[in-house]
Amino acid sequence: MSMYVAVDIGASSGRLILGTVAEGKLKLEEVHRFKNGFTGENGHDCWQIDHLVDEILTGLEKIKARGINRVNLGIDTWAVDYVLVDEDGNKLHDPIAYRDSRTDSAITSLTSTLPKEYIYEKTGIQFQNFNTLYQLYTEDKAVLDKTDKIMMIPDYLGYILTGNAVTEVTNASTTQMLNLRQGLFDKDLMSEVNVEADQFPHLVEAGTLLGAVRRKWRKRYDIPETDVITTATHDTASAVVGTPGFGDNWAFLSSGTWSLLGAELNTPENGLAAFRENYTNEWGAYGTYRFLKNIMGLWIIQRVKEELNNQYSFAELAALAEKEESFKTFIDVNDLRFQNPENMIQELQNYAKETSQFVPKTPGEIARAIYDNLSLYYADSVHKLSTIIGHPITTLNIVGGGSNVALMNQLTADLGGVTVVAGPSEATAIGNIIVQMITAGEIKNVVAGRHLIADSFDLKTFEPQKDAFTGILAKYQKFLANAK
Ligand SMILES: Nc1ncnc2c1ncn2[C@@H]1O[C@H](COP(=O)(O)OP(=O)(O)OP(=O)(O)O)[C@@H](O)[C@H]1O
Ligand SMILES: C[C@H](O)[C@H](O)[C@@H](O)C(=O)CO
Ligand SMILES: [Mg+2]
Repeated sequence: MSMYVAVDIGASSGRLILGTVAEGKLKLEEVHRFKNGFTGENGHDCWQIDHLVDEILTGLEKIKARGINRVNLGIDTWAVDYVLVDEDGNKLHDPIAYRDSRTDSAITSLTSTLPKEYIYEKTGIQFQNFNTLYQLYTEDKAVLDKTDKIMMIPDYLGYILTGNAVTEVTNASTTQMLNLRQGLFDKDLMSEVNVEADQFPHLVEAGTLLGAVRRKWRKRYDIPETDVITTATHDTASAVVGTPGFGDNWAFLSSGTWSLLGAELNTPENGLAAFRENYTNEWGAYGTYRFLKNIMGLWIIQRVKEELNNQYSFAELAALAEKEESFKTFIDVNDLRFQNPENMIQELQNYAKETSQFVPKTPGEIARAIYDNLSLYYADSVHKLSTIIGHPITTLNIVGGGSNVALMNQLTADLGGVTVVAGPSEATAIGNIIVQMITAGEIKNVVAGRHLIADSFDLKTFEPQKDAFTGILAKYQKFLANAK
């Protein structure tokens, strides 16, 4: 019986989860959890990448301490960010975080010479100012000259552990530099940002064997024999694999720091409607496409929780929100002002004042405003998604930490008129493990993996309550249209 370790590192937290199949069910155990986050370094927001390597090895030590001497391991993280590696294989500096202000005006500048339509036709990827394309566009040319390899975060972590460098396609697609038709890095976009073809390691599909963790680490840390498999290294790609959706009329909502709402397609959809609504075609595992929209997500409540000095847990904030009246304030949660403001509570209150609405003040009122408007945005996005892909969506599978918020699950079901199936909250780690199990030949494919997930975890269903909040979504859609 093989043991699988998912290293799942999100923007807010990381974890090592041990998975194995027993009595026909996937059994998970979180063996190590650690905080993640960026810190100021040389005038930029940077990730502490060496700390992440140490946390992975510390987690493996805990596994060894349980008497487990051999594991498979897959690493998934957030998207778009990268490490610049010199000819000696050493990082030039800590990776700069995607919320750093250096790319605030990069899209405007780059697309003044390269039209957005041209880029979207090639890549089908959404315009987010932090995409790798725009980060590289802002890089100092002298720094790029010293760069031998550009490694995406999970690929870099795999490289440090095994010595082998690859670029896994699900995360590579988030760069907005992969050409949909060629299946390769697009030469025109590469030259636009002064990057040469061989500066990215070769592309591999999710599920590719990367190699064994190097002896040097086994001498410094008491860890099991570990074979690293390049899983679906973009955390959202792993989350989609780990989402127990079936048939043709389901959509996913990976609800964590970001809310990623979309559908799994077999061919990309990069037409005019998708372009206008800024939907993206991130590559999925096994030749699929994750046609989705980035929604600001629980980042907003994460910042509010910190600004309240963490005196409330997320569960307590959700409970406080339950007690409040609904829909007292409309907010365009995807407004860029919420991407990384100095003070999120202040930003939310200023927004309410500027739009002549009720100003939420208490923790419960603020949390309610956030959950109400995320739910409204989800409902609107489900309708837009269904229109663009041309078929109805009857079920929305909500996974990730946000699936614990019953208030949002019910509001989204009511407002969207869809059945919400909530869970598993650790879908990302589960999907990471499913890909490893497919590579190891322990399960046949993703569909078999999703049936195993449905049989193994407690999923909660939220049916839309008839006539609940009639007209509210239409009012919100009008508010959004006027807010643009
Ligand atoms: N019991 C709970 N009640 C309310 N909210 C919760 C609960 N548990 C988790 N959350 C929400 O889930 C979020 C974390 O989700 P998740 O663990 O999927 O994110 P992550 O993996 O750490 O980060 P990323 O989204 O970058 O991958 C928290 O910020 C919080 O808002
Ligand atoms: C920038 C984000 O990481 C990315 O858009 C999102 O897909 C993600 O990775 C959420 O964890
Ligand atoms: Mg996550």
